[in-house]
Amino acid sequence: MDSILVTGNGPLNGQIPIAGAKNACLTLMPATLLSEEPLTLTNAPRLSDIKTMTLLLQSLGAEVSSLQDGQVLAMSSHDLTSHIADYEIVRKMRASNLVLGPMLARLGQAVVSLPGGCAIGARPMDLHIHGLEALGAEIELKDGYLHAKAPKGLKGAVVELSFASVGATENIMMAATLAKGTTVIKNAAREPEIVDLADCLRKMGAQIDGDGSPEITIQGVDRLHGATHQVVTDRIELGTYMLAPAICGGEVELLGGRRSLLESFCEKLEAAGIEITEGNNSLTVSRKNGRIRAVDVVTEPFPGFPTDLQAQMMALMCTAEGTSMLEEKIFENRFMHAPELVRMGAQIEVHGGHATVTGVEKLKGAPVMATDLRASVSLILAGLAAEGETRVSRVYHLDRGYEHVVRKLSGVGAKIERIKEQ
Ligand SMILES: CC(=O)N[C@H]1[C@@H](OP(=O)(O)OP(=O)(O)OC[C@H]2O[C@@H](n3ccc(=O)[nH]c3=O)[C@H](O)[C@@H]2O)O[C@H](CO)[C@@H](O)[C@@H]1O
Ligand SMILES: C=C(OP(=O)(O)O)C(=O)O
Repeated sequence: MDSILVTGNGPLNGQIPIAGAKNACLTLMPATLLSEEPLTLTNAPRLSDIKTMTLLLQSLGAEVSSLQDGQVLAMSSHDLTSHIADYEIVRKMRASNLVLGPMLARLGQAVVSLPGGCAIGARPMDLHIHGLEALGAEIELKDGYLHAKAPKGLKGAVVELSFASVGATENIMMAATLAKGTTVIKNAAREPEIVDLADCLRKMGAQIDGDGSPEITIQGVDRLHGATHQVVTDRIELGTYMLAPAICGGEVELLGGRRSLLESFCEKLEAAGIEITEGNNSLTVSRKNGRIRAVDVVTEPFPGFPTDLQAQMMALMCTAEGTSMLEEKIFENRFMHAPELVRMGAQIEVHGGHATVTGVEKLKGAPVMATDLRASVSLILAGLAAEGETRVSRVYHLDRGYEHVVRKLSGVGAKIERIKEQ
């Protein structure tokens, strides 16, 4: 297994281009299953998760071609040959469950392996199931698979989510595009990836209103057609790289960055003493001399502080002046990076969903292990600011969500390399 070797070497300066969003692309790709006509996505990120979704769609009979070095995905679901999402693919990536709603709507049946729990939490699918059942689907769990059918087609309904789940909102929204009548999703997730999905579905002929608000209304149509859509900027990759100059000092321009994607995160960085300037199509982050201030963080659904930036923010707080409290409210087990940061000299105490971080002047490089995607990049950020060498192992987690991480960070002056395992 490859590892990443980082050596702390001072301020970072320059530009980093931000890719299209993993989490948007992973829901836009299954949308191809809703139509017989081609769907083309531009600005796709080059990630192992995208390859996994490609394999899953191909296993269902869809054609998926990766063009222009992976930045364009040309898909066609004209002839679907299967409605079974196999455990061997689904277990690799939870977002595989996003084929459920589209297959049910288009084919009237879907058999999708339950993904099971993962490192950051149990992540059940009850909200997806209840929402699709409200649209008339019959769903049962057999042999680890969800067997869903809607022999008479789906029918619009009011679905009230008890929690604003991103995945459940996406699955229900996609299914509702081809249902008969009107569907209203109450307490819907408001993440930018939901708005991006709705934009793409509208280009395909869907009638959707209210995306970005807690109430989304979908008027079902008989069929969707082909479209071309540009994947929205990855706000989590953006926030991650904004933290690089925040931790190391210097000034970095994040190309494609927009403040509206990350307002609550930007406010926390500013409270910590970081300067953020919005340009035409970029955000510039700079940290002048002196230590940053400790700030408290609570993760919440959008527009709150994103859980997917909590680990990286913790890395920043490790060297802040004072004590910060981080509260994780989305996933029950998302502090696995804390013991690894402690190996680098950080002072962190975890009690249930709370972590108390007391800033130290300097972290020290150490061998550390990535436990999940965002944990892995938080250790790289910490390593950039630490004295000496940090070797981050199990970087396959990183490959799920960060393209060309070595190229992007060395482009702004970081000392970072990938060590290939023989
Ligand atoms: C591919 C993708 O887009 N992944 C993102 C998506 O994941 P995902 O769509 O899985 O996240 P959800 O918003 O659904 O999950 C949030 C919380 O709701 C719970 N829950 C969810 C569904 C359900 O049926 N029952 C239930 O209890 C989950 O266990 C979790 O505790 O949103 C998360 C929250 O912003 C992000 O961290 C992930 O990066
Ligand atoms: C948790 C994440 O992804 P997923 O939902 O695909 O596991 C993430 O992107 O941080």
